[in-house]
Amino acid sequence: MWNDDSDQTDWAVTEAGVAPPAPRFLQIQGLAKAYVPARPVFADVSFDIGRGEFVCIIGHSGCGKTTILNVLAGLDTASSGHVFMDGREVRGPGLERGVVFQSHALMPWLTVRQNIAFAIKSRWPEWPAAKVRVHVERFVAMVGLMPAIDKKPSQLSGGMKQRVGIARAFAIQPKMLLLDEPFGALDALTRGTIQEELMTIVRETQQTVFMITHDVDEAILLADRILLMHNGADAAGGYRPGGISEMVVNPLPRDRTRTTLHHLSGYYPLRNHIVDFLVSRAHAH
Ligand SMILES: Nc1ncnc2c1ncn2[C@@H]1O[C@H](COP(=O)(O)OP(=O)(O)OP(=O)(O)O)[C@@H](O)[C@H]1O
Repeated sequence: MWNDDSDQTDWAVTEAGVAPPAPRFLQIQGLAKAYVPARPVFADVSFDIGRGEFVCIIGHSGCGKTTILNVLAGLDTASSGHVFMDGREVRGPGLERGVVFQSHALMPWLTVRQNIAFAIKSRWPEWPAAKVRVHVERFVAMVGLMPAIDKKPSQLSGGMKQRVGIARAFAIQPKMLLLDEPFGALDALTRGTIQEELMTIVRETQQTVFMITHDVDEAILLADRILLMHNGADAAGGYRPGGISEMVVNPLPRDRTRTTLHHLSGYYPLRNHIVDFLVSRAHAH
């Protein structure tokens, strides 16, 4: 569990059994990105993410999902609009946001232990070596990689490397985890295992997550809410930029698992709604 009390979610159920509304931890206001001024990739993108919430974004290739994630990470700038995290405007990258990309960006000359220790030492330069070691091992154990802790990335499978990336992102205890198709390159079996690991860790740590995926079932399994994003396109009235069409609330119980998901009532209507969007509305206006 997290040590940092300031990062804890307020999503506890009250004595009356009613969950209070999640605070507006991340606020995205009127975001637009244009490489060609007359044809912005997307415009008017506004949404909030509550503390401890897991939000997925789904849309066809090129609609701008990675661009939005990069703006949230502070790795890219928007043409207009604002991003606030915990009341402060995001103006550049920071260790309070952990990013995991599809290609696990590990340093090939360092072992798993050293890769994660490097991130921890950047975050807490004052920590003594023994404290760093305990912290590294805690997060390596969390993703089940203790047997491989002293191996280099070249000695690991793709799934193992991706777990190292996830452990590293968690180890710096970010206020927000940003995941860009983190399981995209994995085979179905490994993907399923890591999805469940991620779900367990996120639930235990009440981590706030924004994740891009192309996999509808992955979004339904993991997300509390799913943003459906349409592409920019030429329409009868002229060019219409891409944007968020809908924010779908996942009504399924939070203790859902991969194996029970498709038995839950509400699963098929939700899945059909998202697939219908992708098939018939994500490109049309
Ligand atoms: N540096 C750039 N210069 C010009 N156009 C760019 C640049 N970077 C991205 N784009 C364009 O912006 C659009 C959005 O790209 P982005 O990668 O955000 O989409 P995406 O929804 O994440 O796509 P995918 O699902 O394929 O990863 C694309 O049409 C892309 O070609």
